[in-house]
Amino acid sequence: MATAEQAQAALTAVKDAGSGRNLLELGWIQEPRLQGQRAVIRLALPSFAQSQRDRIVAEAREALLSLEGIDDVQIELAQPAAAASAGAPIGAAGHGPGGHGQLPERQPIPGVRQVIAVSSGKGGVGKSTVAVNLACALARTGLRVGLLDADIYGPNAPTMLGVADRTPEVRGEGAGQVLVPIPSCGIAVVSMGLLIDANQPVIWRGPMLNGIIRQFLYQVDWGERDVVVVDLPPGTGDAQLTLAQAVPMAGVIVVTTPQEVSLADARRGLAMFLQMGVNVLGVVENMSGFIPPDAPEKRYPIFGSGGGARLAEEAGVALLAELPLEMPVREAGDSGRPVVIAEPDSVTARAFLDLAARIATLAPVAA
Ligand SMILES: Nc1ncnc2c1ncn2[C@@H]1O[C@H](COP(=O)(O)OP(=O)(O)OP(=O)(O)O)[C@@H](O)[C@H]1O
Repeated sequence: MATAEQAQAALTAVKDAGSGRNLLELGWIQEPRLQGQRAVIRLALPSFAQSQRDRIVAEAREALLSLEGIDDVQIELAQPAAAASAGAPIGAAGHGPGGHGQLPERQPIPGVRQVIAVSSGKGGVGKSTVAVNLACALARTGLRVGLLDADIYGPNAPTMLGVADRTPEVRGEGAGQVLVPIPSCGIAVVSMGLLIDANQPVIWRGPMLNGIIRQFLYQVDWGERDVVVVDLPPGTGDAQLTLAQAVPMAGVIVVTTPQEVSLADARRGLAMFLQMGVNVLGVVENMSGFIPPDAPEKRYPIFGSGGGARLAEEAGVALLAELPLEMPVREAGDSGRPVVIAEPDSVTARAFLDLAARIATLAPVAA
């Protein structure tokens, strides 16, 4: 006779088509109960995943019927909701703040008008560089900007903004405690890099990471912000899911280099956001062409060319910018003064300012 553990193990084969993650882990299937020869599960799919319902029901049924001694499967369907249960612990869908079987709505951050996330499929393509410079460029247009560095595994924003040695103040008592962002280059910054020893590797389990990101969203004294830019870790993991499920966003920017390996991963990330009902503002191609310092009129397409445009066209989204590979960008990043501040007349800084103007139109933050 099958046990509840075996039923749970069988259900791990049922996956979300977008993220590839299993539904127990996502909290979309509640832990199965076995009642004699019958297995009972509760399915709580967020509205963006309703199109997968028939397949999921069929696969869950098949997985459970394959167990010894089970000849009946009962699947209870919870009411669809606008967003999935971001705050619920793994495997506890249906018990979030929305009540039994109800998944909570995405919660805006008090005082914050817009949230824009910067993502990439692959690491090292310049996602943090784009997030930091975009935030500074938006601030230069007069907006009140926050930067949430949610790249928990490799938080680079504090170094790029010259605040790596600062420790944020904590205000308030008990459950009302809030973290006070560090000001730098005209923006308010929060990062795991400000809370941990930079030399310690960070090994987070999914549920912990979920909680940390939610704390960064809601337990930070953001004050009044026209926009908070979120620097996500690369890939399609817990941080992306948590953010997409927790907070309403103006949209996501997908950063890629023109290289095929970077594009393939970016394509996956982009598809995941679209499938989750998150608006994709467009693609930023970084490292488009190398500008040699001794021949600034030249461009060398070290990583190929045209990849960002292809990706944008395939997905039906805008190509927002093509940023060159330029020494001042790397130097500025290492020195703690982003290129839009340190070298505002450089080709890349001007491209960032154009990008910020474009983003301000696409996501009208000053509305
Ligand atoms: N356009 C550019 N020109 C020159 N150097 C760049 C450019 N974009 C990024 N870099 C440099 O490349 C390195 C990686 O950039 P960055 O940290 O922004 O990438 P990432 O995608 O955020 O990486 P991770 O996956 O670690 O989060 C940094 O040293 C940065 O200064």
